[in-house]
Amino acid sequence: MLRSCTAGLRSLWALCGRREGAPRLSTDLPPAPRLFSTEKVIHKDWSLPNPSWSKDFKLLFDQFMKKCEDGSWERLPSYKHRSTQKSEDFKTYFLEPKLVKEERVSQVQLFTRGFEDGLGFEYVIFSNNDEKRTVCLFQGGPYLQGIPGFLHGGAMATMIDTALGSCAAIPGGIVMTANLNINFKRPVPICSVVVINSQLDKLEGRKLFLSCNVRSVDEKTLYSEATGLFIKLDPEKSLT
Ligand SMILES: CCCCCCCC/C=C\CCCCCCCC(=O)SCCNC(=O)CCNC(=O)[C@H](O)C(C)(C)COP(=O)(O)OP(=O)(O)OC[C@H]1O[C@@H](n2cnc3c(N)ncnc32)[C@H](O)[C@@H]1OP(=O)(O)O
Repeated sequence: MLRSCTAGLRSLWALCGRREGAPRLSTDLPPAPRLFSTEKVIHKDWSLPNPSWSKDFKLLFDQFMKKCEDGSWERLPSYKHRSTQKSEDFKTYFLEPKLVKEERVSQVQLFTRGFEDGLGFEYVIFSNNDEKRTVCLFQGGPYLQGIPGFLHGGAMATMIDTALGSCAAIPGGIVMTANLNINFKRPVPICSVVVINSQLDKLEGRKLFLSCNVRSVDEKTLYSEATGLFIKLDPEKSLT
């Protein structure tokens, strides 16, 4: 027991980037995880069930995992910090050395994965590459409240962007949102589970046109509809 606790703590510190035995001042903040260092960082996949997931959420998750068995669907893993290759891509494309200092770089993490279990964005995305579509199961936690009892529209927009972006990334690779239009039709109750169905409608050179709808699990309520334009980044062009 003690052994596994120690191992757990060691893993936690590894995640926080602190070398064992390193001196620490009482005024120090815990060191941030090191994204681009060569130190070993543990990559936990956050798109797997945790105890905060509701019964509906787990049920739907299981249904989609079944669909993955014949290979037509695939669960997309999700990491707080990008996998090594993706990190390299991001370094090339996104991190402007003039603007982002090394200490800050070490704190970089995915916006939607910055909350404790159940408090923020709980989601998993399944993709069907042949049909060029994805399904995102999303449970918005109590830290995402807007109007009392309901999800903040910006939180919903974030998830829609993430769902559409993931769908666009299947054929597009590294893409960025150029345009996002959302019609909010019904407010989404906090802690409820919604299903975001996204699809690629058109591919025109570097432009990917997508659309999605957000529905309740029983499909009776249409919460939102959205369209998005994503642009495949041109490696020859600077972003800034
Ligand atoms: C980040 C995605 C990573 C994906 C890969 C990871 C795998 C998946 C894993 C996890 C999924 C997570 C998913 C997260 C999703 C979050 C996404 C965001 O939050 S992105 C941040 C917000 N967006 C910006 O900050 C963009 C700011 N804008 C720009 O930087 C540029 O405008 C950019 C890169 C979008 C395009 O710039 P240019 O220079 O490359 O391209 P030009 O030549 O301007 O446009 C190309 C074509 O697109 C049209 N176009 C561009 N913007 C348009 C617009 N707003 N409306 C209509 N057309 C537009 C142009 O007219 C042109 O068309 P013609 O080729 O001439 O036909």
